[in-house]
Amino acid sequence: MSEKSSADISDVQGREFDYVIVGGGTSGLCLASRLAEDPNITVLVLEAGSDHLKDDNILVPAQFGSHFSNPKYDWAIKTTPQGQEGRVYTWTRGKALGGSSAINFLCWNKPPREEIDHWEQLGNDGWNWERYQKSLRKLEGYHLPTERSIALHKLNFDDLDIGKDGPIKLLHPATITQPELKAYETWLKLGIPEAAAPMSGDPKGALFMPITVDPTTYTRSYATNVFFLPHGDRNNLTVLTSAYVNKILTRQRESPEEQLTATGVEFTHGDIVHTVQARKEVILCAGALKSPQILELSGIGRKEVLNAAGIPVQLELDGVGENLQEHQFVTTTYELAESYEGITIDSRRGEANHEEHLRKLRESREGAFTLGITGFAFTRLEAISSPDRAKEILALAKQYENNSKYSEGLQAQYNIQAARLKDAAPCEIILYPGFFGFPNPPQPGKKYFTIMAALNHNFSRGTIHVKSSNPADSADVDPRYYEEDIDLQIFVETLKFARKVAESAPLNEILASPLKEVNPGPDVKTDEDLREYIKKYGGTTFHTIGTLSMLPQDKGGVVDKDLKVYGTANIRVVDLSIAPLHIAAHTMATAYAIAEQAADIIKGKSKL
Ligand SMILES: Cc1cc2nc3c(=O)[nH]c(=O)nc-3n(C[C@H](O)[C@H](O)[C@H](O)COP(=O)(O)OP(=O)(O)OC[C@H]3O[C@@H](n4cnc5c(N)ncnc54)[C@H](O)[C@@H]3O)c2cc1C
Repeated sequence: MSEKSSADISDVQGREFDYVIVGGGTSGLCLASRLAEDPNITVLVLEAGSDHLKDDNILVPAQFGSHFSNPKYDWAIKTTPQGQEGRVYTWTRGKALGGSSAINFLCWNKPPREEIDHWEQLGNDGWNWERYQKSLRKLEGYHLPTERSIALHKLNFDDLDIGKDGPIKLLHPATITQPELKAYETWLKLGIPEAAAPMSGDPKGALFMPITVDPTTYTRSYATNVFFLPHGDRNNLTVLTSAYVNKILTRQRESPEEQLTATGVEFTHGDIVHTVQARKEVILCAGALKSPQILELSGIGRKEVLNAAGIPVQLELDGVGENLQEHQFVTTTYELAESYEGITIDSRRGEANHEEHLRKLRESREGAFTLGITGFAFTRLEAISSPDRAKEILALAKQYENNSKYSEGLQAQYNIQAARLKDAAPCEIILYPGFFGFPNPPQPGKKYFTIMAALNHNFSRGTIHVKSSNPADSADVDPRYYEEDIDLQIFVETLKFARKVAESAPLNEILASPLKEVNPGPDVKTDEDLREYIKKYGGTTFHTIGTLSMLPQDKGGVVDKDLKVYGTANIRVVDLSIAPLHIAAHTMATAYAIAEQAADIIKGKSKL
């Protein structure tokens, strides 16, 4: 079967398609491919990035961070200055066909069952774990490790409850290093249990996560090569890259009661502005940072935001760009013992090493490109913190329950968050078999191991809003990091636990002795020091959600349970913007799950 290729502007300009999808990323391509299964409908995807087909910078795994701030792959979005320090964060997000799935860290992670059920509880009938799991089962194509890998790691993933026949290829990294295996053992010794059902609703505890890599080629399995390339036979699916959508075109309403109808979109391609018509719907899949911007540029949003930006109001909708929720991480880095003879991710640095490890990857599935980020522990606060501190923080969380300070919509979310803090896993530890840390750099000739601390259930809420009517201008992205101090307090406890893991056996046996902590470093001692370290060197885990939340409209919602924008006849949002409350999981699998469920809704097959 022939491979699909991207379209030419002449295939698109002035034409009409049934569905116009804005953004050919993780959810966009998944949705497009599902809709185009019906040969009687036509689907157009407009993607701002390039197609990057057969690009080794995308296909070869374990190139973590290599795309950061490279404009060919990364939107590198700047936040507004945060906190008293005024720090501006750069948020990497994928700008390419395949979106963030083209440059992400490949980890396949699903949330706890109850956290998806909370979406339903917030007023979204049908958005529950059962439905979520059904969507992902269809997509998962897990391959058992090879005998060599099982012998090497003495791990057996035979009983992992995960889909085996789907198109997204998943496996465990061919190489898991000794420090990772020892850190895992250390977690168990420190009382973190093994996750009971990591891929089927209970990932709390320690686990080795699969990665999105194809076992036959050992290359990245991502939205482009799963949902686009294989469909050369589908003439009804058109994908135009380097096409930046400026706004949705709408028909003038006769009265405020009339629903707003999209007629198409305006986009820029090669410096020329074009339009294309949508017969049925316009669907935003531009991600949680760009979809709200496009709605506002189209005149849909808060009146005061649109007025200030000089954009004529088409439809007032207060929730647009609100309820922004993020995940953050911060790292600790340690020198490995001189006796450690194995590889780390850093073994491939330098041109000659890069080539050598590429050769090993291709010839024998060995070397630094077969490593991954695979060791994770999702933990309860009480499991990692001192009893007194945990008690204080849990008491603090109580203040978020039924507090007249908050709007009804936020209160509904906070009630869930406050109640789940005791048993949920807001704290996450991630293993990175190499150097990843700030501000102190690695020394030549040394090998390193990194333990990251991550924060998943933030109480702080941010916003994203346009500043002007010019689509080329960046929006104001304000996550309001640590506005709710409880976030920082939980983060500090998680970071302290990451340090404790490094100090404990058997991991400490493979780290330099005495322990050499490069970052944060021995000068960072007290809780106050750790708070400052986090504020200075913590960063985004790239998981923004909530900016066009699926909630009842009177609770700040922008889309209903069918992902239709309130007050519109035919505009939907299908990406992580719609997730109303954050989850203790990395978000790629969830972006695919949203697209799968949306496809069923649009095709009228939404019943379980
Ligand atoms: C560096 C990095 C590492 C990550 N690692 C992991 C991981 O290991 N595991 C995990 O589970 N998650 C990970 N994530 C998160 C995960 O990949 C994303 O949350 C998910 O892919 C987002 O899917 P999406 O469909 O919402 O958006 P995206 O996949 O980002 O798609 C949005 C698309 O819209 C396009 N677009 C934006 N604006 C316009 C416009 N105006 N016109 C046309 N097109 C537009 C973008 O170019 C992009 O292609 C990572 C993310 C990053 C950035």
